[in-house]
Amino acid sequence: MDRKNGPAVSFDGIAKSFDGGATFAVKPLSLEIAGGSFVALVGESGSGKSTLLKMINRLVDPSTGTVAIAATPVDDQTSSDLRRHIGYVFQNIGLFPHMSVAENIMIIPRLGDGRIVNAVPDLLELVGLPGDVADRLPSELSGGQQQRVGVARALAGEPGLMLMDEPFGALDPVTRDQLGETYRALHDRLGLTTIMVTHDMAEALLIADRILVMSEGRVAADGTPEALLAGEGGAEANALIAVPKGQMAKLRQLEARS
Ligand SMILES: Nc1ncnc2c1ncn2[C@@H]1O[C@H](COP(=O)(O)OP(=O)(O)OP(=O)(O)O)[C@@H](O)[C@H]1O
Repeated sequence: MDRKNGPAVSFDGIAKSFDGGATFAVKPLSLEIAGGSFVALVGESGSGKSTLLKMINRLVDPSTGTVAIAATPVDDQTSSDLRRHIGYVFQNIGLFPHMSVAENIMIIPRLGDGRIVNAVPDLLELVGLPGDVADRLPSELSGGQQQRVGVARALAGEPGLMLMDEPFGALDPVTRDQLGETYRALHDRLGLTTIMVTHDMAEALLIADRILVMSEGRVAADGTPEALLAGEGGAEANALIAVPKGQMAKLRQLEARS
């Protein structure tokens, strides 16, 4: 698969209310995401992370404002055309249970020109799966392997932009860590733009170039992992970072005692 130059994504005055304007899941915001960057959206449950993400691939229509990908507004094209160029991975990816792994991966490009048929082995290799899983059913794979197939399926349409909503949230910590590392390497190798929602600040700090901390529908902090770790993100960011920092300090104490 060729290296892409992932597109920039811009939000211009974007906001979303699900109740006719009484409350806002996402309050008006404007920001630019650079092409090729890896951005994590972090924040408490209900802070608006998924809503913001879903306004990019039009799973949610904004109440006001515009989202543009590579300077083209997303509502200039049909949602199916738009989604063909965007990879989307979410928790418990939902593979089709009666189809083999290869068929599950091929389902997306079948919308297009079918070129991908030959690429199944390449896609499996990219996501760190052995070629012999191609003929298995999803039920014959572990949860981590199924999520890897989900990533392969999302990459099958050769997108420049990947949207990920808690992609590794349901996995055990070791698998989660491994898959995060595999995916970050893929992001770099393919030159993707990735926007990933996660609850886990430690995961965001380790994987992303830039972290947007969301709180009550606003972006409360916006910075690099280094800047947020240095305490430059303000109260909301510091509260989220205090959790992994506190755990690390306790582990160090335990280690020193043993
Ligand atoms: N389809 C919907 N209809 C009505 N309200 C919604 C809908 N989707 C989200 N909301 C509300 O919008 C707010 C933000 O939800 P959102 O899913 O974006 O938060 P989140 O930060 O992704 O949360 P979580 O981490 O729990 O997934 C919440 O109050 C939620 O109840």
